[in-house]
Amino acid sequence: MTEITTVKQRFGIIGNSPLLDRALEVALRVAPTDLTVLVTGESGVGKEFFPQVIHAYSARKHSKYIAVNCAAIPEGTIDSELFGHEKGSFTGAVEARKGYFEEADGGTIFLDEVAELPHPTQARLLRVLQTGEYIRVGSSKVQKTNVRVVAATNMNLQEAIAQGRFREDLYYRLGTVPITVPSLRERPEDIPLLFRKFAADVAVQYRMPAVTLDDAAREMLKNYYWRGNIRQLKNVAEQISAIEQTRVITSEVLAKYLPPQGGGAPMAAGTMRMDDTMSTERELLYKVLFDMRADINDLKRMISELMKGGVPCPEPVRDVKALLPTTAQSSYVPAVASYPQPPVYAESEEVTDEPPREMTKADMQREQIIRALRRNNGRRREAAAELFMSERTLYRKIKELGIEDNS
Ligand SMILES: Nc1ncnc2c1ncn2[C@@H]1O[C@H](COP(=O)(O)OP(=O)(O)OP(=O)(O)O)[C@@H](O)[C@H]1O
Repeated sequence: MTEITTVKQRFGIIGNSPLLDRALEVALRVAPTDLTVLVTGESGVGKEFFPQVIHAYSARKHSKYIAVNCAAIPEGTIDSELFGHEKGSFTGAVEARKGYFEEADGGTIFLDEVAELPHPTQARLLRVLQTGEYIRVGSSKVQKTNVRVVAATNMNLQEAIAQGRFREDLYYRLGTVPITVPSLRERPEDIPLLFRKFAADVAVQYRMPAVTLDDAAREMLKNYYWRGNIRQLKNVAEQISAIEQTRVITSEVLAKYLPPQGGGAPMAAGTMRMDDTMSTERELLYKVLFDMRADINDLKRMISELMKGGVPCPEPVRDVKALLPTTAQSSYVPAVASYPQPPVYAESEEVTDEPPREMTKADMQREQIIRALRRNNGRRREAAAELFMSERTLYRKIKELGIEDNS
C-alpha cells in the first residue's frame, strides 16, 4: 500500500484523481519540515484535511494542533484570541489570557479563511511568521513562540492584494509552499465514489439500506457543475438518502435535488448561493416571495380566526404551484426542503400573480439571511454554509442589512 493510500484511509479522504494525489503528495513531502503552507481551493473541496495530514506527519505530531476559523471571530477580539491579552487591556478583560500562538507553542496552527484577517492582525501574523515574536494585547513585552502555520483560503488572494485587502508580503510569507486542492469539476471520476461514501454513512447512521444511482443518474451527477464542491455533493447525498423512499435513484429523482444551472427548476432549499446569475436571482426572488406570502397569509388567517373567536388552524395547500407567479409555474418542480418537515402554507385568495416591483436585491438577501438563521436556530456557521458565504461575510451582511440577530 502506498503512503498516500494509507493517508486517505486514516483520514477518510475519498478520491483517486491524480490532482488530489498530487496535492496529498506535496503535503506529505512538506510535512516533516517547518515550512509554512498555504492551502488554496474553492469552498468545500476538502482543504481542512491538509493541515491535519501535515501535522500528523510532522515531528510536532505530539504537540498541539489548533484550528482557527479566522472568519468566525469578530474583528474586535481576533488579536486577543490569537495572541492573548493582559488583564484590563480592554473592557471585559478581567483576566490575562493566553492566545492560540502561545497555546500551540511547539505545535501547529491552522488558520482557515486567512484572507478574512483584518489588516492589524495581518501585521501581527507577519511578525510572528518572520521572527516567532508576538505581543499580547495590552502588553509591551515581546514573547517568543515556535509554531508551524498552515493557512487556507478559498479566495483569490491576488485579487485581495490588488484591492488592498491583503498584504502582499504576508501572501509570500504564507505561501512558502502552496498546495492547490482541485475542485470537484476537475475530478469527475471521484464523484460517484464520494456519493457512495456519503450515502453509506447515512445508511449506517440511520440503519437503512444505502441509496444507489442508476447509470443515467450517475452521469448526471458527474456532469453537474458542483459550485459548492464536496460539501454540496454531501448535502445532496444526505437529502436524497433521508427523503426518498426508493433506494435506486433515477435521473428524474436526482434532478429535483440539483439547483438549476442557468434557469429552469427552482433550487432545492439549502443549496442556494447569493450573488449569482440573473435567473438564479429571479428564482430566489420567487422563493422569498413565496415564503413571505405564506407567512402573511398565515398571519391573516390567524387574525381572522382570532377575531372570529376560533382557534387558528392552517390548512394544507392543495396546489402549491398555483401560489407561484405564472412565469415560474411552467418550470416548477416541487422543491426539496432542507428542513425535515416542509412548512405547510395556508391557501389564500389574497395571493396575486405579480411580484412586487420594489423588492431590491438587498431585501432578498435580508430575507434569505433571516430565514437561513431561523432554519439553523441562529447558528451562524450553519447558516453561512447554507448560503455559501463565510461566517465573516454573514456577520458583515447582518450588520449592513440591519438584521437583528439574537444568536
Ligand atoms: N476527499 C474527500 N473525501 C471525503 N469527504 C470529503 C473530501 N473532501 C471534502 N470532504 C468533506 O466535504 C466537506 C467540506 O470539506 P472542507 O470543510 O474541508 O472544505 P473546505 O475546502 O475547507 O471549504 P471552505 O473553504 O468553505 O472552508 C467536509 O464535510 C469534508 O469532510
